[in-house]
Formats: sequence, structure tokens, C-alpha cells
Amino acid sequence: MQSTELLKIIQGIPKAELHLHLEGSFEPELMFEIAKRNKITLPYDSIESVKQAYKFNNLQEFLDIYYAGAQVLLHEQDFFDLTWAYLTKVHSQNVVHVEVFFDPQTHTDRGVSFDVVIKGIYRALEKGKSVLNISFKLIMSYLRHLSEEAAFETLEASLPYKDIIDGVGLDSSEMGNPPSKFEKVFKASAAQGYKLVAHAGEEGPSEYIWEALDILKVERIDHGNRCLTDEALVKRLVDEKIALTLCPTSNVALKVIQHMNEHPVAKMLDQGIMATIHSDDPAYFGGYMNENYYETAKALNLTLEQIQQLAINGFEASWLSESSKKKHIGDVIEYFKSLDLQGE
Ligand SMILES: Nc1ncnc2[nH]cnc12
Ligand SMILES: [Zn+2]
Repeated sequence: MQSTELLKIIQGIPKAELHLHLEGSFEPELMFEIAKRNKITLPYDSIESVKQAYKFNNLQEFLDIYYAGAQVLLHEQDFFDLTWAYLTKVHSQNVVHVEVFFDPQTHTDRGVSFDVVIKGIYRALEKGKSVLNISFKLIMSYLRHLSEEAAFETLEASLPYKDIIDGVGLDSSEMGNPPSKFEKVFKASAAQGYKLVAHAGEEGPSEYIWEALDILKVERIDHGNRCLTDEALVKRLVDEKIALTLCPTSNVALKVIQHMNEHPVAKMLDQGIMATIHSDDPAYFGGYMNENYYETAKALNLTLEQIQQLAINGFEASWLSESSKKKHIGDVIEYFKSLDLQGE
């Protein structure tokens, strides 16, 4: 298939994004604008030089730059602008549902209150729902390089907003910070009614995926690339329909894989795993949803059936109501059927 045709098909698919860090959608242009109005000097002299700095050899090298970029976010309006820019971008790519992460500790640790962060984000999400018709869920992520005690403080700070936060996640430096480190705070989060997800098996071993399932009791795994090395784990994921939220351009940018044609998503689909595709930190890795679908489909020669399955899985694995899932999945199926008709 021609690249332009593939891109056009991908553009038209109604999509759900389930793995997106709002701080990772901070485009250099907006970063400069906000830095200027907050009178903060960035360690870069131009947007071009920021983009030049975005070359990573591993997750930690990326995280150092990602946390530095977030330092310019100070006021409610900054968090609104960040979130709104993301929503307008994905709206242009026909994303109709998002489940987004934010990292409260990245902000509260430098004196920005939890209230400021969540109010800005939530106001933009609500506007996205009414103006762009994008439904949403909000996931608060604990930083795993910090202590479990610090995560407990974040849980406590979140409680006044418990009705607008749907779940908790676990992100940041994976190696040496296994899921088991956060057993108690995940248990306490579940007791507050939060849904549970965790990054696992991005750089870390398949044992971390087991821990996320057995100890943290998460219902989705963010990344999970490493599962294929473990047959029993694959069986568990398939039997229990546990979704993996994969981020292909992130995996290449952070050298989790050396080339897109090594990406495990096709093998995962073949084995019956509920694989889904997302962008992770699009401003840093150079790809939003369409680019992630496109680069993966091109490098792995995915069939239209496989692309359709990925889009269906995105809604299936979401936290939407059963009736909303059914509607969106119906839309995806109708869309692919309409492509077949045009091809005849
Ligand atoms: N890919 C990633 N892995 C872990 N933590 C993150 N925080 C933002 N992006 C992340
Ligand atoms: Zn992530």
C-alpha cells in the first residue's frame, strides 16, 4: 500500500489514546511561550536547539530532560494550556477518547500545589469534552524513583479530587524500582476507588510485569514489551484479557528496540494479546497517535485487519462504559467496512 493511502486510512480511524503523559506532550514552542511569561530562562537558546537535545540512549536520559522541561509549569493556566494543546492536536487526528497521565510529584516537589495542577488539567479536559467531543479519564501517576511514603502523600493530596481522578499509575525510572516497592500505596489507592495501572516491562524484566499483576493488582500494563520472553506470562495476559498499552515511537526513541521492525506488537496480536497503540510522550519522541500507527504498520507490514484490531482493542481496554465501548467499536468496524466498499 502507498504511504499516503495508509496515512489517510489511519487518519480516518476513530481512536482511543490510553497511554499519554501530559508533561510529555509539552511541545518546545509552548514551553518557550510559557517560560517567557513566567520569566524563566530555559537552558536552550532556540526551539531548534531544544529539538537537538532530544536524543536519548535510554529511559533515564529522557526522564532527566522531561522533568527539566516541566519546571516552567507554574500556574493553573499553564496546565490548562498544556492539556488544551494536546487535545486540539489529537482532535485533528480523530482521537475521540483519551485516558491521560499526569505526574503530581513533578510539580508538588517544586512547590506547585496539587490544586493548581489538577484544576488546570481538568478545566481543559472538560472543555475538550464539550467543544471537541473528546471523552476522557484522568490517571494520577506515582513516580517510582521516589519513596512509597512520598506516593502516600500524593494519594492523600488527591483525595479532595477523588471524584475526577479515575485511576493511579506508576511511572519514571523502572530499573531498580520494582512494582513491589509500591504494594501498600496501590492497595490504599484501590481502597479509595481508584483503578490501577502501572508501567512495567518497558526496560525492566518480565518479573516486573508479574509483580504489577500479582502484587499491585493492576488491570492494564503500560508498555509490557518484555512479556514475550515468558510463555506463562503470555498465557496469563491472553486468558485474562489484560491489555498492554504499547508506545512504538517511544520504544525506538528510548532504544528499548533498535528499529521499528523489531517491535513486538505484531507477534503480540498473533498470540492473542490485547495489544493497543499510543504515543507516551509525543513532544519528545516525534509522534502522536497517527504517527505511531503509521510507523508501526509500515515497518511491520500490518494488515488492515491487524490495524482494525489495534483500534478496537484501544476502546476495549479503555475505562469507558460498556455501551460507549460498543458504540466506538461499532464505528471502527463501520469505518473499515466502508474502506472495503471503496476498494471494490
Ligand atoms: N516512557 C516512560 N516510562 C516511564 N516513565 C515515564 N514518564 C513519562 N514517560 C515515561
Ligand atoms: Zn509512559
